[in-house]
Amino acid sequence: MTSVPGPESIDDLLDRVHVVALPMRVKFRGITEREVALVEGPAGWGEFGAFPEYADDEAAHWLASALEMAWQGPPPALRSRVPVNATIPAVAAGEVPGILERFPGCTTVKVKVAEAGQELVDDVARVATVLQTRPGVRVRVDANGAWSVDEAAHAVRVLDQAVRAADASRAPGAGPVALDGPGLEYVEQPCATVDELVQLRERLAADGVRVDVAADESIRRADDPLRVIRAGGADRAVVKVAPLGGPRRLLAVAAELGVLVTVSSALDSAVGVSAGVAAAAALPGRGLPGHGEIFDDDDVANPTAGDAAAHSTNPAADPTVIPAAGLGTGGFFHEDVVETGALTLVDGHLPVCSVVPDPARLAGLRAAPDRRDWWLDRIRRCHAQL
Ligand SMILES: O=C(O)CCC(=O)C1=CC=C[C@@H](O)[C@@H]1C(=O)O
Ligand SMILES: [Mg+2]
Repeated sequence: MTSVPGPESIDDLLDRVHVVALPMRVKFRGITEREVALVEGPAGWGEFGAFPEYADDEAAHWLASALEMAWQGPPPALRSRVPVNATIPAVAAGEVPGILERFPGCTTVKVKVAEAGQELVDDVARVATVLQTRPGVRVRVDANGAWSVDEAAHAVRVLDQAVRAADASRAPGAGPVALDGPGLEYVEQPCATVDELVQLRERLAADGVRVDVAADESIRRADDPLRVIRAGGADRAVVKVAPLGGPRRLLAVAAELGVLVTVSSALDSAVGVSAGVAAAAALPGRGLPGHGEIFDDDDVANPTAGDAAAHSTNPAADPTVIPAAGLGTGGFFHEDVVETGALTLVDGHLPVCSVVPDPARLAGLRAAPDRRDWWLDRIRRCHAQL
């Protein structure tokens, strides 16, 4: 990594680190407070937020991503805002409308399913409530690898039918469930292993269930992020900046994958989210099946917020569609590191802009001294692996 711009020394890096703890409004991924280490570099801010249980060799990729953003800045943008999906944690159906309010204008909704201790009926209720609250939205579900092949084959069929049924019930006189209408957009990481995903895709095809399978953990936690697609385990890919080692690596992986990719996040602060937005903004568009998001000319030509001049927009670039990105989880925090409004969802989109944390918030959200020490030690160890 010697040719890549970065800190002069580990001490130089550690001097630039701010460790924050962001309290959450809603439990997500089993946590109610998210700690991340933010790094101020010459090109901007980077975020190192590898989940605490990740070993150093895996966490080192996340550090590489933080250093890339802080010392190189974002890659050139092709568009000035990116479409974002609403994210519904594995909450009771009654909580869904309140959570959706935090995602104004989002026309795609990702629903967490297969939560330990819950049943398929809970997932169906959550999905049905999404469609009652926002009729016509596109729905994708994320099982985080929790289902066996049998469970997934059954659950995907049932959830797909639930979406089609909600769709049919909206159209006056539509009659029976419209099998050709839009069902689930995709199921994200239904099973844990690549072999299971391959089997599931074969099973879905044999059963006539036309729902795409998207790989998440099989890409972000794999030694070879291309394997799952090459093996026939997924139709689509979910890609995250930090686990892949930065926005430029994400773009290279996405190009090699050759399938539709959804850029998603890792319960990031606004700094981490801005890296995801930068990657999504630099992603060449591909045609989307069904009712995908279409960019207006405006999206391409006119940066809308913040220091957009820092990003070179290219009006001649492909202005077509990308899948809605999983970058909207900022609303899960009571407070973030940037001023309110600095990176806010407008009409279902996030603006492409550089974010600079507010010093008062960095101070107010500062993690406890022992936690800061824990993160600094971890950065030291991970840096030694780069
Ligand atoms: O993709 C989204 O809509 C939001 C991000 C998201 O779902 C995730 C963020 C962090 C950890 C993961 O468990 C989870 C995911 O599995 O995609
Ligand atoms: Mg996922």
